[in-house]
Amino acid sequence: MTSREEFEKREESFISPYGLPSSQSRGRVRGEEACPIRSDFQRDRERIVYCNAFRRLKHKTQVFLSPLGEHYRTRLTHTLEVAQIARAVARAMRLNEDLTEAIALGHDLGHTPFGHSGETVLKEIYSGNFSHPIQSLRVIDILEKNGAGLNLTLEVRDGILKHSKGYGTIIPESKREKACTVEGQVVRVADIMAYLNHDLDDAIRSGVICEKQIPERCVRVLGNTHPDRATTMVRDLVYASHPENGELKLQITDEVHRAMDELRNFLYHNVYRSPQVHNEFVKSKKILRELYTFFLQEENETIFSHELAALEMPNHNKSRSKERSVCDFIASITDRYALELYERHFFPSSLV
Ligand SMILES: Nc1nc2c(ncn2[C@H]2C[C@H](O)[C@@H](COP(=O)(O)OP(=O)(O)OP(=O)(O)O)O2)c(=O)[nH]1
Repeated sequence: MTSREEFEKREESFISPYGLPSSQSRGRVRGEEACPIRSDFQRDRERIVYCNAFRRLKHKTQVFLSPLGEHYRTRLTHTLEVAQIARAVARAMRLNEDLTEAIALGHDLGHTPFGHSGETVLKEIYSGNFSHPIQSLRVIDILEKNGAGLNLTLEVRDGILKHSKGYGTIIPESKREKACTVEGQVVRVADIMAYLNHDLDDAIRSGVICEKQIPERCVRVLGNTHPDRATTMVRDLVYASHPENGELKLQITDEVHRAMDELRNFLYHNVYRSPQVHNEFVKSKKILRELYTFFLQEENETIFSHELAALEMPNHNKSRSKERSVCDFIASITDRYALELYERHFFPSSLV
């Protein structure tokens, strides 16, 4: 018996009936020989951590543009905080921690530079559909490894695709919106728990809001500090979730749900749409629009091919239009790379 098979046996005896042991994965799109040491979900987690798009998250904005200060979250630290919360929940509920962690680490791989402004630009300018969860899937299926993709398991791909809720329900009812594993559903909730907490923290740090402005209900129900709030949310999810009709139904109590909704509303109105955050986003949208148009132009084809090669990304071909390729490229670059490209191609004299 291999060491992986021994591990899988242990997992089967340990994981709750609602979790997914690695041995029951539906597998990969392209079949592969099993590893003698690691389970499929452990391999997926490692493929994500070693991929180029994961490393680029360190220079992508979450909410506050990264050059502003040393301690603001980036997409990478947001991802790590989501993974931390999701793993804690998975452990407490005896779910598959490796699967949960792989989904959490991969969920934002498709995020654009400059936070939501990048996504807004691509939604406006690209003639197809753009959304970051679908882009995360493109990264792992197509764009990584120069077009070969990472060939991840179906459950990890599904969890990544279904993580996003925007302004929608925290815990969805419809099957269409729900991840097919409880582990995937946990990541969706851990994501909002992470960002409500860290965006509040960063917003206070930046001076965009002060503690006194936090709605009274949020302080009373969730707590007064970052660790208190995180603990309340995680504990509430773990204890309120329960089996129903043979499935584990994730749940948050009404009181905590209302407080989380109120906190999200508060952040949207007082932070994400504040002039300080919004004005920076207006500038970054202009940069991305101009880069998009520049790379689409026929006369810049050679430059574009070089840029794709530098990023180890596939070029356009019969099945992928030039526009699709430019959209993938703009979505992939980091904030600082976008600024550098802009300077290089629009203000070359300033570099001399
Ligand atoms: N500046 C700014 N930030 C936003 C806006 N909408 C959302 N955010 C920030 C708040 C959170 O840090 C993060 C959450 O993004 P979404 O609302 O798209 O949620 P989603 O469930 O897709 O989470 P994800 O971005 O994938 O972690 O993005 C916006 O309109 N402006």
